[in-house]
Amino acid sequence: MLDIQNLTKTYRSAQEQIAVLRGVCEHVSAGESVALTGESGSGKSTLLHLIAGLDEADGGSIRLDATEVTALADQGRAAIRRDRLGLIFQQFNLIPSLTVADNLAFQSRLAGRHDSQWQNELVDRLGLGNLLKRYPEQLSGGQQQRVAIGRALAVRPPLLLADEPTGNLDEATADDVTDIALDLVKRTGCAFLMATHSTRLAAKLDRTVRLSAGLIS
Ligand SMILES: Nc1ncnc2c1ncn2[C@@H]1O[C@H](COP(=O)(O)OP(=O)(O)OP(=O)(O)O)[C@@H](O)[C@H]1O
Repeated sequence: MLDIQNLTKTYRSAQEQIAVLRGVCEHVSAGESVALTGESGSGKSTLLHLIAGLDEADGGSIRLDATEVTALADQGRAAIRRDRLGLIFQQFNLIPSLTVADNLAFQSRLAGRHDSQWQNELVDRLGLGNLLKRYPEQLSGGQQQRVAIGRALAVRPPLLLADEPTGNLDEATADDVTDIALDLVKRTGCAFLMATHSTRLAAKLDRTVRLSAGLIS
C-alpha cells in the first residue's frame, strides 16, 4: 500500500547542505505495522513528513496505493492527508479551542466521513467517555495522545503515520497508549508506520527498519 523508491532529500542553507535521505526504498503492506528507528538526526521525521506530503522530496517516488504522492501539488497532498492518512505527532497537536469530542471528529468531518458509531467505539476503547466535554489543556499527556489517536483513526485511514507518539509520556503510559493504538490499527486493518527511539516499543510492531546514513536497512 505504501511504496517508496529511491527517495532523496537534502536540506540546503547558505552555510551547508545536509543530505538526509540518499535513496530510501521501503514497502509497507496493507495492515502491516512497521517501526522506523535510527539515531537522532537520521531523518525519521523527514521521511514521515515526505510521506505525509508536508514537505517535498528532491527525487524518487512515494506511492500510496495507486496515487503517486510525490507527483501531487500542495492541494492534492492536503487532500491525501485529510482523506487517507492518520497523523500522530509527539506534541499531540490537538486544537485548543475544541472539546475532546470535537477534536475527535475534526478530521472525519472535514473528510465528510464522520461515523458516530465508530467514534463511540473509539471513545470506549480509548477510555475517553468521561472527558468528551473537556478541552485539551484540561487533559494529561497520555489522555491528549489518546485523543490524537482517536482523531487520526476516526477517518479509518488506510495508513497511520506516527512520529515519536509517546516521546512525551512516561514508560507505563507509553506502553499503554501504544498497545491501544496497535489494537485499533489491527481492528481497522490500516498500515502503521511509527518512528521511535524505543526498542521496547518497536518490538511490539510486526517489524523494524532502521534509517542510517540516509538509507533504510
Ligand atoms: N527544515 C530543515 N532545515 C534544515 N535542516 C533540517 C530541517 N529539518 C531537519 N533538518 C536536518 O535534517 C536531519 C534529519 O532530521 P530529522 O528531524 O528528520 O531526524 P530524526 O531522525 O527525526 O531525529 P530525532 O530522532 O532527533 O527526532 C537533521 O540533521 C536535521 O538537523
